Amino acid sequence: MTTLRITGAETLSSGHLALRRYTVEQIRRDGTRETLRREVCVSRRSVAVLLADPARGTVLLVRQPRVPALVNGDDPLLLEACAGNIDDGESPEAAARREVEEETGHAIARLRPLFELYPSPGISSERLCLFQAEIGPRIGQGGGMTEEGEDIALVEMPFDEAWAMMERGGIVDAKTVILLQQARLHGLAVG
Ligand SMILES: Nc1nc2c(ncn2[C@@H]2O[C@H](COP(=O)(O)OP(=O)(O)O[C@H]3O[C@H](CO)[C@@H](O)[C@H](O)[C@@H]3O)[C@@H](O)[C@H]2O)c(=O)[nH]1
Ligand SMILES: [Mg+2]
Repeated sequence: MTTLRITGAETLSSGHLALRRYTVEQIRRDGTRETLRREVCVSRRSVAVLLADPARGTVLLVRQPRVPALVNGDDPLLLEACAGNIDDGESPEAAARREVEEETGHAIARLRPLFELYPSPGISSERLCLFQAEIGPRIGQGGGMTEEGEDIALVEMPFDEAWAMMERGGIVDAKTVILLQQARLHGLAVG
């Protein structure tokens, strides 16, 4: 079996994101040793939440501008499930409730943890905790943190419409596609 051991690290950039270059000793399956250098975007854990209203058969998504899509020459306004980074000392469940309130203005009535994923394991250490939630009462304004430049619009639509949009390529955010597929398999209601 291949084994890896980190033997060194240097920080290349440490702004909003940290980019580090690691030196890694690899022992290959055939027993030979080699030294690798790998740049890694060192990320916090994060959460993503599919918010649904099972009685109405709808999902509540957020539409927000994403600069990486713009860099590719794509439409930067992506339709996504609510998501964000977990703060230091915060539980994934608390982060899910905080992000949903910040971005949509809603409380969560019921929350179900699904599973964790590495969304981009070749380049980022981010671990993403996925949740499905039933939407609760409106308790705030939503729209994201204005001081962080967030400008988030809420989009509620029937689940079937979101599904059809995804199949046409109109929902291109990976975590959102995975969450819609889970909801298709197991339904919109939470436990
Ligand atoms: N990328 C980036 N974002 C920045 C920067 N400076 C400020 N921000 C802002 O920091 C905020 C972070 O908001 P969150 O809600 O915590 O995260 P997110 O941007 O929604 O990202 C979530 O989804 C991503 C994948 O879709 C995840 O990769 C990410 O970890 C997180 O889960 C965003 O408004 C973003 O615009 C910067 O230099 N780079
Ligand atoms: Mg967010």
